[in-house]
Amino acid sequence: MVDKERAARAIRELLAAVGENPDRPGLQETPERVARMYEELFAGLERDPLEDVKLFGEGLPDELVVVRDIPFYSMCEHHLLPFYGQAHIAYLPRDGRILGLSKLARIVDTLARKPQLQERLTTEIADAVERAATTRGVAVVVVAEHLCMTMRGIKKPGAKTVTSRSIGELKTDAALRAEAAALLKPYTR
Ligand SMILES: Nc1nc2c(ncn2[C@@H]2O[C@H](COP(=O)(O)OP(=O)(O)OP(=O)(O)O)[C@@H](O)[C@H]2O)c(=O)[nH]1
Ligand SMILES: [Zn+2]
Repeated sequence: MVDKERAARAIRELLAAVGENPDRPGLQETPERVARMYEELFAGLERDPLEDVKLFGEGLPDELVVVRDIPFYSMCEHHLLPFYGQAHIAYLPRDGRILGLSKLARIVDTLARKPQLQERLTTEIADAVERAATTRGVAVVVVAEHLCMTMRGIKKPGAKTVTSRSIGELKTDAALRAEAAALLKPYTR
């Protein structure tokens, strides 16, 4: 739970520290506003990524399911600047149990909304999908741009970071791994 009063006090202090006057008209409401914003951006800190997850036992064959181009916005934990892009998820159901498709995007949202690293986000998404569905395998690719690399520091706008995590049969079975890679590849540039 974000302590909004404490966050607002900190933002006020930060404004003073950078040489601003937190009492000038344009900034008077900023600390409370930013505190509310953090409550939204960090809502994933107190949410279970698997709440609401629904499984359907349709008795269908276990074939790969891919949900691609799931947009997300997260905050890099080193600079508290946004990194954002798309997550692509492939999973192989077990015993015909399939996940509600929107739940995959909900998992991404929850895990993105906290101070994060792209690599950890990628791994946490794969683990959550695996736990949600007890799948035979999961492969996740995340492609993102980090504002801490574009608007400051090394300043390389357009540089994209691609991270991946495979577990279960999508890691160990060469044929399945290749099939998942082929389905994900066109979308991960
Ligand atoms: N592996 C990884 N690194 C990240 C992520 N987000 C930001 N970083 C990096 O975290 C590093 C922090 O490096 P530091 O040297 O402590 O910070 P800095 O002096 O601001 O570094 P520069 O960005 O190079 O100016 C930088 O290289 C960032 O690019 C991420 O999601 N994953
Ligand atoms: Zn950063």
